[in-house]
Amino acid sequence: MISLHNVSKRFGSFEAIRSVSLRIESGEIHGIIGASGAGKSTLVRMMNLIEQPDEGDVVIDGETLNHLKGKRIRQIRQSLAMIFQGHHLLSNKTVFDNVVVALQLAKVPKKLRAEKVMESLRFVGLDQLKDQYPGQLSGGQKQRVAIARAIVNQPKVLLCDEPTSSLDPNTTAEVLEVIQRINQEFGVTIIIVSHEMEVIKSVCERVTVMADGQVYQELEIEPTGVHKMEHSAEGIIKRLKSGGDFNHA
Ligand SMILES: Nc1ncnc2c1ncn2[C@@H]1O[C@H](COP(=O)(O)OP(=O)(O)OP(=O)(O)O)[C@@H](O)[C@H]1O
Repeated sequence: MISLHNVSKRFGSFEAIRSVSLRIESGEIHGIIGASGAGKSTLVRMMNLIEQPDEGDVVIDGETLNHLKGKRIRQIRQSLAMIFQGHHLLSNKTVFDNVVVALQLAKVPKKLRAEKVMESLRFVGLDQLKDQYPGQLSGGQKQRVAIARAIVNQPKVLLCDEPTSSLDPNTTAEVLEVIQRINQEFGVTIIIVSHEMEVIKSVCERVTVMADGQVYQELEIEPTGVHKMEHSAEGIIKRLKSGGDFNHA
């Protein structure tokens, strides 16, 4: 379980996150939506301490991350994998070598690495392309390599920051299917940041709507529709139901 307690973050005098409290259950697929600049990326980057909060606590499975140091923080960080809009692959390395890097960084014994990499690549359907270079792959394939790299150390949580933003609708569906399978087969808690409601609605159970660095509301997504969890503004509900893009709404 991940919880944020009154977390704030400033960049200079600008308050990007203003006293946000949030709870994400283990095994959940949780969406974070909002317009550009709402603070979505900053919020997610505080969950694995890429960004340190100025105030408040980030608690994962009962441990307050921002109070931990040294080895323990490195261990916990390893259990929190992340993928981004850009796949961030190394262009001069093969698909296999891009994934094995994560195992090298985690100091996994050499003799175990090849099997783990191939298992991960098989999961995302790219084991046949292990010797290709990123430049030879499609956008969706590159993102799937990034996913294979993210899951190769068997994380407990996968943070996805706009994972499908630069992809076409078919490729988006393909990447979301892999993300959903990671949740279903391994019980990994998934957090997806997006400004596209269609993306969120297709995979998430709950969604946090961010506006101006604050939680605007929390909603539940069910087959019967989108339901507010707390007080809700009609405008937002309407926009969610019609499946909009928050950057162009
Ligand atoms: N390192 C930084 N230095 C200064 N300002 C920053 C920094 N990171 C983020 N910000 C500012 O904080 C605000 C929130 O940014 P953030 O990237 O979290 O928003 P977002 O909702 O993810 O937006 P987008 O969808 O455009 O990525 C923005 O106004 C942004 O300019």
